[in-house]
Amino acid sequence: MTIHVIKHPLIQHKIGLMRAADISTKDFRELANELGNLLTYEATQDLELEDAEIEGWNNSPINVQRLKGKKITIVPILRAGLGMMDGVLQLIPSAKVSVVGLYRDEETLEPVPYYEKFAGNIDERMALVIDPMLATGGSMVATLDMLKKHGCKEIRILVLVAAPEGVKRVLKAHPDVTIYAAAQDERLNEHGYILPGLGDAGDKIFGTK
Ligand SMILES: O=P(O)(O)OC[C@H]1O[C@H](OP(=O)(O)OP(=O)(O)O)[C@H](O)[C@@H]1O
Ligand SMILES: O=c1cc[nH]c(=O)[nH]1
Ligand SMILES: [Mg+2]
Repeated sequence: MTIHVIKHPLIQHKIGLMRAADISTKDFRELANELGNLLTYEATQDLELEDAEIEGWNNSPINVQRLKGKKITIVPILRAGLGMMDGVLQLIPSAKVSVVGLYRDEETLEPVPYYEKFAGNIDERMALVIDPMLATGGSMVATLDMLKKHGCKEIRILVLVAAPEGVKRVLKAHPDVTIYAAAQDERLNEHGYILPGLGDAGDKIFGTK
């Protein structure tokens, strides 16, 4: 479908903070989760509601609205996707989690799969795929291929920073998905890193460099 770059001031402020060269692991982690939370709020704006009657505080029935049983699975792409997961789960605490393990080969930039474990009845669930970085798009396309192979029909993608090259590749391979991003940056460098970008998000979240 399309990409929505969310211009909300809190989102723009927080993604700006994440770009600082000297950001600590603690701050990077906290901001990744906060942005995961805010992007979830945006990406779930159109979830269906239903009317319900409950007993109110003074023992009389009142009419309320509640989510219409939409089943959701959150799909973090290992490792870096885990860095957004707590923020997403704060808003959708009963969501099932499906995990996809992929790393990008540094030479070819192609995704190398090493793990997958999907929630039950995934064909009945809306998938929210989370990964801070959408660079060449290889990891995301591989994840969407896996989800669709398991019958998943409705997929939304939450990323912190997207490169135009990756957005184009994902929407070409999977035109039915919607991408929600805090930023769409300028381009990829010769090593497949996003410019200006965030650097290596996995390393920053896990403190491995
Ligand atoms: O769009 P692509 O070109 O595929 O690149 C994006 C992928 O690269 C990063 O993961 P990485 O492979 O570094 O693994 P990690 O999360 O374990 O650090 C990032 O978190 C994405 O999953
Ligand atoms: O810019 C990039 C590209 C891929 N993976 C990252 O962590 N950062
Ligand atoms: Mg990854």
